Amino acid sequence: MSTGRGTSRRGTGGRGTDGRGTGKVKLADRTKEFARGLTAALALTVRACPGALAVRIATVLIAGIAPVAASWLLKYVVDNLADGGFRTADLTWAAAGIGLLTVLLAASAAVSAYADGRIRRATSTQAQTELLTAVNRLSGLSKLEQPAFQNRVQLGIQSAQGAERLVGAVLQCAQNVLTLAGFLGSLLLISPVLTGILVAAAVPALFAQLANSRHRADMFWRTSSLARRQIFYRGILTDPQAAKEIRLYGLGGYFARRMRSDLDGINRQEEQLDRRLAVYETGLAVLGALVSTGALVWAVHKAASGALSAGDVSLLVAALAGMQAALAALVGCIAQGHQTALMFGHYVHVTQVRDDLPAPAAPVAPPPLARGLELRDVWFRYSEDGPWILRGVDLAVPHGGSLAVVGLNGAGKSTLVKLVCRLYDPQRGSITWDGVDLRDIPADELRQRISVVFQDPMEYDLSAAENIGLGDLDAFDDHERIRAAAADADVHDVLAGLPRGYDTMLSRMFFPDDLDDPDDPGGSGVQLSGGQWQRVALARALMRSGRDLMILDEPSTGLDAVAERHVHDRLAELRRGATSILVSHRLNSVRAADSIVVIADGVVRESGTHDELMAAGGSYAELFRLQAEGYAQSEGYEEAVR
Ligand SMILES: Nc1ncnc2c1ncn2[C@@H]1O[C@H](COP(=O)(O)OP(=O)(O)OP(=O)(O)O)[C@@H](O)[C@H]1O
Repeated sequence: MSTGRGTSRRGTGGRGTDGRGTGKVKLADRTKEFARGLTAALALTVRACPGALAVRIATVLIAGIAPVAASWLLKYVVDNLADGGFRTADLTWAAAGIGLLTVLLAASAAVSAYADGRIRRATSTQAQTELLTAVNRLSGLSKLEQPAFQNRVQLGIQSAQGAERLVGAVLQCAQNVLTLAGFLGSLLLISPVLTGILVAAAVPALFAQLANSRHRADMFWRTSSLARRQIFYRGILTDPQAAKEIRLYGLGGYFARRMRSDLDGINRQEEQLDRRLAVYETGLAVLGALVSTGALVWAVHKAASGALSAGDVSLLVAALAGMQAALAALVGCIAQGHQTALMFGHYVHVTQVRDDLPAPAAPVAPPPLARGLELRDVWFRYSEDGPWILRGVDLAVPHGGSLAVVGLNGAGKSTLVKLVCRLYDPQRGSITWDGVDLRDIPADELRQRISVVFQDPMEYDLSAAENIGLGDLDAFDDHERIRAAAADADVHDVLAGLPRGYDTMLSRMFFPDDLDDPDDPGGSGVQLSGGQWQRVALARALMRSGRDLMILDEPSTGLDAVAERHVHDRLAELRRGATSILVSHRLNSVRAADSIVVIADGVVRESGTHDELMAAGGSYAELFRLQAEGYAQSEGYEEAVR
């Protein structure tokens, strides 16, 4: 589904600015963050696929214990062969035991790969569903408009897909701990000192890897704005909607260069980190090799003097190799788990984000509008450091009355509409619905009572019927109502005439779900014109025409003169007796409203009926005169042409 014109125009915003670069977070907070991420990922896996997790735990036990058991059986075989006083049957059983363990190991590897696949699919689906559900639970827009929150969502989506990596890392750790404990126990029997040296040599590796994983998590956070922005550039470079401007203005190379520059920025930071990692890892690998070589030389020396048996040496060699491998894997998976858990913190943050509109302490279900809507001394700005857009707006829409809102570009008309829909709460003053403050009404219940056409409606990559049916999900399959709404919006003939009628996809991006043959020319969908899209959006809103309040924010933008006339007449009919707010720059279409307000400098500058405002000779009268003059000139031109 496309994000429609709104998103493609708006872009993705700038750098994260919540001042919470993870590099500055204290160790205690980081540990908490790590524990929170880990617990959330494990809980998610238990919710998503408990069966596969149980299978995976069983394979961990097998893979953790089998190598140690096999090396003890090997020691038994080697010692007996060296002594000479053995029973062939015993050695045969021991060898068969080693074989059985090998088979078990191989089988558990295959089963564990299968279980990992199931865990990956289930956790990824579950995590993405939970994350997007959480984002959708935000009833307002302010959180979604914060770049830092967008960064979080982006990293949350990435880390949601990696929940399985975290669980995998934990399981790998458990497996390696088991193997390591077994080999350490074996080595302790041979030489406690040697065991101590081997463990001590692993400690720097562990700390270095933990530091690296922390740096990597920090780096992802630092580069998240760049990462999001390059996705935006990629989007507009491939979006057919953006293609015309991109080509006409020759912007392709410019945006490609900006994308390249963002990618270079990310790569530089990754490169820096990788370089440091390479230096650490080389040093640590050399240290590990030196310790193993020293241990081997020591063991050979001891065996030559008779202090160790041949079986001891074989056990020591197996233990050294097994320990080295288990230690390296353990350190690696701790580091990966650490980094993934830190990243998973973003997912946890988003899924636990609090609603940006405070829930009412004592919610009131909005009654059917009987008295009207009232704004009293409403002040609003989009952010704490932003300018006031509304500075004390007072107005009223009585039940059954129509209010028209006019004003220059940027005056705050659409802002007012968004406040009435409770997409934001005003910072000061109140908006009341039959005397009940909107803050006391659950946003979703309020919106059930409102029908609205926004200035920048969505264009869904769905069929025509679906694009309209979305206006009222309860009537999604009610073809009669969909057609009636389309007729009211003057778009029925256009939609009925499409290759598959109302089932035609209004998109050139996707095929319809029921299409058997993708080569079917009728299945490829169509792209409507701007004015036709506007009418589809209007039809979507008209699916809710029985609601208590109808809001139309520039409903006729892009309509041709015939459609505009038709739509306005029909809307006027529908608005008759219904409570409505109409925002329009076409002053001719607002003159019939019961009341007209002019918004300027954040307040209601003028209000009254058309005749009253014209008689007052203020800015409304001036604007009306300017528009009328424009038409008069056109008429004069037409006459001249005639
Ligand atoms: N989401 C937002 N975040 C920050 N500022 C915003 C946001 N939306 C609008 N604004 C700002 O609020 C002011 C009023 O915008 P609004 O869209 O309400 O004006 P309008 O009267 O509807 O204008 P127009 O006639 O051009 O549609 C503008 O200065 C705009 O930049």
